[in-house]
Amino acid sequence: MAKPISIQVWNPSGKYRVVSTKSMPGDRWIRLLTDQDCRVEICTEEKTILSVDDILTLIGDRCDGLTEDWGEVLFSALKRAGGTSFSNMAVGYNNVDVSAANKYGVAVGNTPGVLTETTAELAAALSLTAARRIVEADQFMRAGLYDGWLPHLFVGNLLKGQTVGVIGAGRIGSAYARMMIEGFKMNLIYYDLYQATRLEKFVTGMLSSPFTSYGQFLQVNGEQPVTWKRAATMEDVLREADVISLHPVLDKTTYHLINKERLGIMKKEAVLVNASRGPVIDEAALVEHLKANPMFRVGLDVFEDEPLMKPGLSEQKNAVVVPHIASASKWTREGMATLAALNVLGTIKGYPVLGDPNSMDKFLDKSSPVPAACPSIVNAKELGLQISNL
Ligand SMILES: NC(=O)C1=CN([C@@H]2O[C@H](COP(=O)(O)OP(=O)(O)OC[C@H]3O[C@@H](n4cnc5c(N)ncnc54)[C@H](O)[C@@H]3O)[C@@H](O)[C@H]2O)C=CC1
Ligand SMILES: O=C(O)C(=O)CO
Repeated sequence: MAKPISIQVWNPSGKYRVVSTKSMPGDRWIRLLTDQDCRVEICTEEKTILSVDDILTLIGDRCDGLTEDWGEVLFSALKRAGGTSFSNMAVGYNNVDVSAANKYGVAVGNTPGVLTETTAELAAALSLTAARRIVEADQFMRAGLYDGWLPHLFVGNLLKGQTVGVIGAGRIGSAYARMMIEGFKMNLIYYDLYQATRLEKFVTGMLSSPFTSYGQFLQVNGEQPVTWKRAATMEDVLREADVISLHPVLDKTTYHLINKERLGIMKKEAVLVNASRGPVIDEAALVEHLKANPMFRVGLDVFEDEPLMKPGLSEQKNAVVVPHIASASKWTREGMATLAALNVLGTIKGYPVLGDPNSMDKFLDKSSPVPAACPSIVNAKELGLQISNL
């Protein structure tokens, strides 16, 4: 007999049953569902990660849509319960076996765009925190060890005029690059499978122009213009950059992208930031590199065996570590909840899927009616769902 799971229920008599494995910030997402005749069940269990059995219990024998870690067992159970819709409250969906969802005809939603700046800001914060040894200095003060200014006390890295490297110059990687260029007048080198044309134009204006849009601004103000470079190989970024931030998706091409060999070609005093997914870095190799190179620093928001860190990482003073909070701003998390709910609602209602995952604003604007569409369904094409050109 399955152990009962504690839940909070909204609109108990709703026609459609929607289950959320986590309480999510804000209440707009709940109202959007209950206003459309949904019964909303929110899991209120204390533990952070639910077991498969917990989720099977939550699904029960009739369910229309929900959010968590997903494959054959859960999608088949969701399907048996009459479910047609699932949404990640995240833009990354490496935790979802989309082929299993396709097999059972379940739409897989995600939440792109709403978290771009929030995540990029955290990556920029980790860059600065690591470069200037802020956590070490804070702990030093709190330990009562400060007894006056010293020339060598917590000396770190200057960012201005240095080179920022981005691996994965998509939405978040490009937003991060712009922040580091604008904020610290850094020169950019990036590596991606695709050309980041918009990012390049931000730095240098029209590609044929000898001046740069931002660089031109600097130049007319008597400052050194910033530059960009698209690296032919990832190694070029690792070799040339002083600060490197990782923003690729996690898939088989990016698993352990940063390994012992690639750590070895980075500058001895470089800063490496990861706010993408933990397995993009071989974390055991990183721990050894941090031990052997005390001037090399990292800022990590994600970890290979999350929620655990590899042995030795937490002892490293040249590592700044935070618990997967890159998208944790109030506005963003409420927006992610709204998009996840609208993905589920839209599928239940048979709405078309928005064709452009970079235009989520129309779903987030509280002053205008919510479009009758699904914000982002990653397997829309495979399921033959109608695409909307809203
Ligand atoms: N720590 C956190 O809380 C958050 C983490 N993320 C992670 O960040 C990732 C990126 O999010 P977005 O920027 O919105 O996605 P995006 O799809 O806009 O950008 C990903 C970029 O990675 C590039 N890429 C893919 N394979 C590559 C490879 N082998 N080498 C180099 N580049 C490669 C793609 O071409 C694309 O430009 C998400 O998939 C997610 O895993 C996103 C939000 C919050
Ligand atoms: O959006 C994502 O991919 C996350 O990791 C959660 O913010």
